[in-house]
Amino acid sequence: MWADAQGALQDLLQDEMPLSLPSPQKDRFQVFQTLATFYLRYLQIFRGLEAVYDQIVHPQKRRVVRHVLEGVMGRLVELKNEMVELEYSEFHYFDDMLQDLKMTPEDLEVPIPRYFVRERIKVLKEREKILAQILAKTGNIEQEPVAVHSVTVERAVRLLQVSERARQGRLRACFMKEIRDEEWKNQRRVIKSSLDPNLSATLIQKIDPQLSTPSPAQQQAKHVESSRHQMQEQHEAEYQQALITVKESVRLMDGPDIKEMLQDQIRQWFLECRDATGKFPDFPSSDDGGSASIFAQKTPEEVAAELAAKQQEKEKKKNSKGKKAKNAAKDQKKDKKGKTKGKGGDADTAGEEEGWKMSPSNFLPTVFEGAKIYRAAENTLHPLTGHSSFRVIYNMENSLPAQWDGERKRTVVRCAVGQTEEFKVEVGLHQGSALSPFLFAMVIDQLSEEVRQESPWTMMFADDIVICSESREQVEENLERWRFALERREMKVSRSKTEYMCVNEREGSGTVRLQGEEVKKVQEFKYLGSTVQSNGECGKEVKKRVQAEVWQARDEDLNFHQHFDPELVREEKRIEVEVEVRVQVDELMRQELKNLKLVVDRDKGKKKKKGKKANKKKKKKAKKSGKKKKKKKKEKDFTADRTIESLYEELVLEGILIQPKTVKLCDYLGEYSYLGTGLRQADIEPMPSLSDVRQLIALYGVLPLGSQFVHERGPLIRSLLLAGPSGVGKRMLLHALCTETGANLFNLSPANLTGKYPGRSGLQYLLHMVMKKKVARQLQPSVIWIGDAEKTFYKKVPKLEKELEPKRLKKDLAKVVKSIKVEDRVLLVGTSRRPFDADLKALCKVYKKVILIPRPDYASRLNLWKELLRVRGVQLSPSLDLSSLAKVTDGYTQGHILQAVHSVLTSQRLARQTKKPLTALEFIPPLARQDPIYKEEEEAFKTWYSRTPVGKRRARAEKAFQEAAELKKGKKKHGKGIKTAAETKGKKKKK
Ligand SMILES: Nc1ncnc2c1ncn2[C@@H]1O[C@H](COP(=O)(O)OP(=O)(O)OP(=O)(O)O)[C@@H](O)[C@H]1O
Repeated sequence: MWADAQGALQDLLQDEMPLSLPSPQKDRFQVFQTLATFYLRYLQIFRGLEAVYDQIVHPQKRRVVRHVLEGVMGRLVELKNEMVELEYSEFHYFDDMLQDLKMTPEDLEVPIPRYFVRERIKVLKEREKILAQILAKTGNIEQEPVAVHSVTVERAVRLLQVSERARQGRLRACFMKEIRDEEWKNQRRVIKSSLDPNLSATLIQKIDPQLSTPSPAQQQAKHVESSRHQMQEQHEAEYQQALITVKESVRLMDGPDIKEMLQDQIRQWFLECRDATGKFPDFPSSDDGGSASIFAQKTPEEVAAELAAKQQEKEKKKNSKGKKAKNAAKDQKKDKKGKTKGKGGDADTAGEEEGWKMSPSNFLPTVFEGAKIYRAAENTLHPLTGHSSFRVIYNMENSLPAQWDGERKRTVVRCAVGQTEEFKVEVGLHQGSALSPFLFAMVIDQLSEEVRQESPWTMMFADDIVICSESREQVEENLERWRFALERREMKVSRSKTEYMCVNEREGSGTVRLQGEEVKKVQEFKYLGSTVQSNGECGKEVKKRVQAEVWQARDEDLNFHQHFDPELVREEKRIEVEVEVRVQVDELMRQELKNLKLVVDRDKGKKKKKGKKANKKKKKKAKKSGKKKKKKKKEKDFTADRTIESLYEELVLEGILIQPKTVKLCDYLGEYSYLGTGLRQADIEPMPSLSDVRQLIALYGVLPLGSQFVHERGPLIRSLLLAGPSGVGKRMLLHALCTETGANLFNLSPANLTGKYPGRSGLQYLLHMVMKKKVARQLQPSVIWIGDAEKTFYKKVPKLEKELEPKRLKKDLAKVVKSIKVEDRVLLVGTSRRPFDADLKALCKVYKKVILIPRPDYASRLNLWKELLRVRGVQLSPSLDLSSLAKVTDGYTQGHILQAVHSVLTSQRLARQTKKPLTALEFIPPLARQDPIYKEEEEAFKTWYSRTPVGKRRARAEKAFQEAAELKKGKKKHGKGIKTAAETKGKKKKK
């Protein structure tokens, strides 16, 4: 699955990042097709990787998968955003494309990574427990906020009478039930006293089969799943432990060698620079990366050239500072002009050339890197051996030693060999090959006597570097010679259990074969699929690459249980240690350079003054920024002396922080609409389906709230407004959002705030507690819910509600939303049944994204009926005509249907269904007692939505397209404007 997903990703990346820059697209339909295809392909990859991440137990592999997974998630959100910007609509329809890609509507579902909750399960459970404890202490059981409606006195009296009669009825029913239970017990007592096996069997058979436990297969699957998760945890713990111990051991064993090597390298650089330029170089400051930055540069001349260039630049900057201010002012003016020109409603004219271009992505680099980490060269597995026994990084400053001049060339060969001695290494060498002595010595050293005896000594495969061999005798002979040679040259061979590092100036000539091809002189060569330029990079880059590109074709014969790979940990830790050591070495070498300069160049170091100046500047800057900070810090911290726990408790007690109901997003039933594209082609804006709504919640809510990475880099969504008639599941979606991400739920609905935290200061205090720095942020992710969102922005507050102060939050809400930063996984969710009662401008200022939730269509209703009845244990039979039920409930919402189901399916009715099957007719009376959504209300929603900023933009764009189309018709065939999607499609159809 991993390989498949990565393969698909690889293909997709090739299309996403073509070698040549694509020219701007002019056909909107084409653009949408491209985006949608990418979106769908990413979606499939996402699904695959999510499953892989759940299944794999290898801790390092999991990290690689997670990396790509997050990148893919982010890219998905990004692409959705692109489509929204292009089409001016939150909803997109892919039905025609699904066919082309051989996908089903189910494939459109946005998967929700299980790790969002699973990896935080302990914290969440703990929090749940605390919440329950706090509530238990006060006996404050979670209360649904009561919607306040005004009623007449007569109606109120009637309501009271009805509920009183209902109470009496319930009591009576209880009483009757007790009597019946008693009778039943008596009967059983009689049966028990005469235990007849036949009777017992009949009794057992009578038990409702639907109450049976999960099937053995299901139980087994559950068991496997839980043991897998256990293993994941265990391996992760081992890995975490290894990160500490291995680093310690690397520091102890290799630290001194690394130090020496670095010192040698740097010293060499001093000398080279002096040879080339006549004086010692300046040591790069630690801000510039210290000595690590040296080795990115190539020759001393280049260093000098670069330094000179820098100097020049500095001078230029100084000169141009004065001019800059003027230029900036000019630029601004230009920008403004440009903007006003482009305001014709066409967002596609970004850049000089007309047309659409993909906006730069924040996630593609991550995805790309992830794909690279996974991928390895096709030839990593050697065709002869079928496995790669060990890896070699081979690095030269200039070239591989075809013609080796023997001077100032440095070879760093590192060879990591498998831990155990059971590995098969087929060793061989080519006389005179520069690699051989190193590798040979290492390999031989590593092999046990036994293996040595058995080894065929014919060839050596070091990943894709193949060195040809000779006879065994020759190998033995050469080995002795090289051993001697190594000793004689006082070669440094630092070794630990599994790694070797040889550093030496050496000479040699020979043939190196890369992937079977004879290469005489190699300037660059392929290493594990990527080109390594032999320019002396021996720092992070190369090592990273080794760690990186090792997954695709890894030989894991010896790792059946999928424990972590210590080799990779070593690689990683070695780099860390090297960085640490480098800091120390730099200090030493700085001193050494100073001394050298003193002695050789007689330089007394004029730099000090510069340093002082720089310091002064820094101090000044610090002072300035300090002042600024102080100014900003004026805001009061109302709760400085309180702990998060106590704030949490207070919020729970006040009913602000509530326990979300456990519902999953997939429980929000709703079918896909197959007509979307067709309707749009006919210029009719289709009503979105419930499945579209579900996807939007996943994309806008769940993914960014669940993943910090996606939230930080993706399009920032701070607030969502779910608008729709009563009962379409707005609150359900809200709870699902919290369940899927393990988010805290804060209820700041006007009804819930009534009488709490009175006055302006009270409100400030509350918002401070919830938002500014406090609970919602520190215990993120968090969802801040504002039910009846329209009330905050009432155009006119109804008389009866005046006391409830529904507009209390109005002033602060915009500030609250603004204060949500990219790093805060906090989302403001408003739900509204009557958004048209609000001042549209103010409402849309706070809620930037509006999701209009429609009433369910036929397919969704049919599905809803089926599921609701099935879950409650109804035996579906032909007498229960669900199709008719779905048909007649057109206009009813899920809430209505649920209500009807509740009132019909009493426990008695369910018990009697075997004798008297349920019929569709029984559901009609409770439905008839409820008011469906009338056309006027639906129209009101539509009209309201068309007045929101997105709606307006869409209308404007459509008008522009129509005008353009008409113009084109007028100009006949020669027009070159942007085609509408409908137009192009229409043409295609005609063809
Ligand atoms: N798509 C759905 N699938 C299954 N159940 C649903 C669906 N939509 C709503 N429900 C159920 O219908 C009931 C009403 O939904 P909910 O309270 O979320 O609606 P609402 O839009 O918030 O209503 P209101 O505006 O009146 O508060 C809930 O019990 C919910 O579980």
